[in-house]
Amino acid sequence: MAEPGSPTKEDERPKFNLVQEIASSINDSNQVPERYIHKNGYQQASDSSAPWMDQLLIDLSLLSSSSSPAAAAELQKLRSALTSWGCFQVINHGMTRSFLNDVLQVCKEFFALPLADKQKCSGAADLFSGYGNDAVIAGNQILNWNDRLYLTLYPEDQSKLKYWPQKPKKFREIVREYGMKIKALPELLLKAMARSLDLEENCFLKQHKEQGLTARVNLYPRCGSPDRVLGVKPHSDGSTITILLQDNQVEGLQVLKDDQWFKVPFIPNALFVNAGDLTEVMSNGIFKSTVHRVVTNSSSERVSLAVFYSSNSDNEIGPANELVTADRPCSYKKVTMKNYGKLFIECYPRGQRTLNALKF
Ligand SMILES: O=C(O)CCC(=O)C(=O)O
Ligand SMILES: [Fe+2]
Repeated sequence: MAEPGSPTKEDERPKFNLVQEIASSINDSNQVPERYIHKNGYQQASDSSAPWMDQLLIDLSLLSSSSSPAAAAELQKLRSALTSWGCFQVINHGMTRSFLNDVLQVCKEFFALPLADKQKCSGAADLFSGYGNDAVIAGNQILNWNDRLYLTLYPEDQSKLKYWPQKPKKFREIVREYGMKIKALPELLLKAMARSLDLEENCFLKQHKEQGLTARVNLYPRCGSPDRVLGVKPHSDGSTITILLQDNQVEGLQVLKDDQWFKVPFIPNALFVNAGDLTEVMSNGIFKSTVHRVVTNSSSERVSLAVFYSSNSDNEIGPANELVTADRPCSYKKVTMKNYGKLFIECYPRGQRTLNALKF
C-alpha cells in the first residue's frame, strides 16, 4: 500500500478494533464482524506455480553482471516479467536464509507482544506511521483482516523512532540491518529496468531526487471465514518498487493477470518484487503495476514485511520523455508523492485504482 498521504487528525477518523484483538475474542466464524465480509466471496486463484519457477524467477547476480549472454537473457526476462505480470521473485540478492528468518522472527515476536506493548508504537495520529490497521482510511469500505506496523527506513532523519518497537529487544537492530541490506536493491533494479528498455540506466532513478524507503510489517490473524474475508483487498502499490519478504510457513499473496488470480508461492531465499504505480507512470504504461491481494486462512496467522521504494513527497514523477512517442502518446499525468497520497485516500476506500486518476 505505502502511500505517504497527508496525515489525518486522530479524532477525525472512525475508530475500529485491531484485527488481532477481534480474532482472539471470537471462536466461531459467524462472529466475524460484517464489515470484514465480502458477501459474495471472491474469485478463486489458479494453483499453477509454473511461471514462478521459470519466467518469473530473476537471478540478481546476473542482472548486475556486465554484458554476457546470460546477463542479456536475464535482462530480457526482467523486461518480459514486468511487461506481462509487473512482478517476479528475485534470488541471489546477497542475504542469507537465516538472516531473512531472523527478520521474520522479530516481526512475529512483535505482534505476539501484549497489546499495551504494541500500542506504545501506535500510529494513531498518522495514517502511514506506526502500529495500527487500515480501517482508519474511512468510507464504507469492506475492511482488511490485517494489522500493521509502518516504519520509515530512509531518509533516516525521518524515521521517527517513537514508532520503532523497543521490544522484542533485537527488533530495531535487525530491521535496520534489513533496511541497510535492501537499500541497494531497488536502485539496482531500476537501472536494470531502464537498460532492459534500451534506455540510459539512470533514466528512472534520476526522477527520485531523494529516495524514500518505508517498511510495512503485516500481520494476518487466523480467520474463521477465509472464503469471505481478505487480508488485504485488491490494490496496487503507491510505490515505484515494492520488495516483499513473505512468511516462510504460510502463503497468502496472489497477483492478478488477465483477470485471473495466481497464488505466489513461497520460494526459500527469494524476495517477491512488484512494480508499483510510479513505475507504470514512468514507463508510460510499458511496465505494469501489479494488482495483488492477500487471502486469509483459518489455521495459521501470517506475517510479511513489505518495503516500499519511492521518492520524497514534493518530487514530481512522470513518464520518461524517451518513452513518449507518436506511437505511444503520454498516457499519465505527472504526480508528486504528496498528491498521489491524497488521491489514494480518495480512491482506495471506494475500491478504485489511484492509477486511473492519473491517466489521460
Ligand atoms: O502480505 C503480503 O503478502 C502483501 C502485502 C501488501 O500487498 C502490502 O503491504 O502492500
Ligand atoms: Fe501491496
